Amino acid sequence: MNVLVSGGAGYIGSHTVRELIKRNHFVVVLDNLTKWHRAAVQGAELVAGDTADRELLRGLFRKYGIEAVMHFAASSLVGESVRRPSEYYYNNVVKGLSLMDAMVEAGVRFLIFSSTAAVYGEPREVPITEAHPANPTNPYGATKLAVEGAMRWYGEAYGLRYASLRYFNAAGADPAGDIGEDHDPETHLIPLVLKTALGLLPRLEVYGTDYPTPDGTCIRDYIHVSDLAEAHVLALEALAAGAPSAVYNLGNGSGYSVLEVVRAAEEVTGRPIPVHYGPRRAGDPSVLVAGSEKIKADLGWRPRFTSLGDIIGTAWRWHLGHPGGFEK
Ligand SMILES: NC(=O)c1ccc[n+]([C@@H]2O[C@H](COP(=O)([O-])OP(=O)(O)OC[C@H]3O[C@@H](n4cnc5c(N)ncnc54)[C@H](O)[C@@H]3O)[C@@H](O)[C@H]2O)c1
Ligand SMILES: O=c1ccn([C@@H]2O[C@H](COP(=O)(O)OP(=O)(O)O[C@H]3O[C@H](CO)[C@H](O)[C@H](O)[C@H]3O)[C@@H](O)[C@H]2O)c(=O)[nH]1
Repeated sequence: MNVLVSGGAGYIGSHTVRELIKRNHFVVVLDNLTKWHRAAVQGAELVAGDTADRELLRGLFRKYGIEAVMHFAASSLVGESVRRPSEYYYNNVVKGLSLMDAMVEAGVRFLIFSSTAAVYGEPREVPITEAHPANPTNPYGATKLAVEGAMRWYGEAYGLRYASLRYFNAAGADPAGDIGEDHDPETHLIPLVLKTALGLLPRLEVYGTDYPTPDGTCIRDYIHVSDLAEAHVLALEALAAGAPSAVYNLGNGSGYSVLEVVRAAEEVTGRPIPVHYGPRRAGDPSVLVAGSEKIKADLGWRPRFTSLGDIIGTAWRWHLGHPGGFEK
């Protein structure tokens, strides 16, 4: 298929572009200048532009005969969203709707959307299945849930067909070691832990030690970015083959605390990782662990990287080879 990937120069988008190309899809990446890395995109057309640019989208849809959109472009930091909700509603909701309107106008029917575990908020039970009520504890999760709601009604009214993929914590890097996670500023746990192992940071700040978990630190479900990428391609191919619109969780089904991640990274790297215990970060739920049985049953998705050590190992390979990230 001819696929437009918004945010395809970012972390998860670039890994998914690689997977799409492996499966012989034609890819156009649309990414604005906020966080992108040109070097992360290989084998695809790369267009610098914003998802809100209707004229640009109209032209790209026509020029490349686009049949589907994978929409990664978003603002996606929990803590930042609490401080700057306006930016999150604007980039994620307003621009998301604008992109969907452009799709409807051009007759592009298939949308794969990057949703998040943050739509659930503080869980009532774990593992969290898709049937769990959505009650976000931060603006980031609320904006993703708002787009999910819109997709549903666009489906009813305009025939849009979609898969909304609620990822838990994306981690790791392509095993080849040439693309990986490079955010500026970096806020995600595993890259920060590994930067500490490299000596680029003096210590890891642990956000909160008084959560209702066995060691008091937050528990998350880490899923390898290449497994996420594969799920996107499966979801797209299923939609194109006639599958109904769906919402899927994507995680490994195992939770690890912040301190367990630190210990696993010490084992992988063979280096000490000093920590400092700090206060909680606003908006963080205590435990997020996925039940991903639905996507396994419907699409036959199986994660290849199920061990935290293996996931961290691929990230370590990327960080060792690119301590400064992508060439700027
Ligand atoms: N990283 C995670 O653990 C995680 C978990 C759940 C969901 N998600 C979602 O997955 C998606 C990708 O996350 P990521 O970690 O790869 O993020 P990222 O910041 O690495 O990539 C996002 C890309 O989108 C681009 N972008 C942002 N707004 C844009 C706009 N309006 N127009 C064009 N380009 C724009 C940025 O330049 C960047 O290259 C996001 O939607 C995020 O909310 C991420
Ligand atoms: O320096 C740090 C960084 C993180 N953490 C902790 O480590 C855990 C993981 O934090 P990340 O920032 O790596 O990831 P989040 O769980 O906040 O969020 C990620 O996963 C979410 C879904 O679970 C969202 O989708 C979001 O896009 C994505 O950034 C959290 O408990 C956080 O408090 C620390 O203790 N110290």
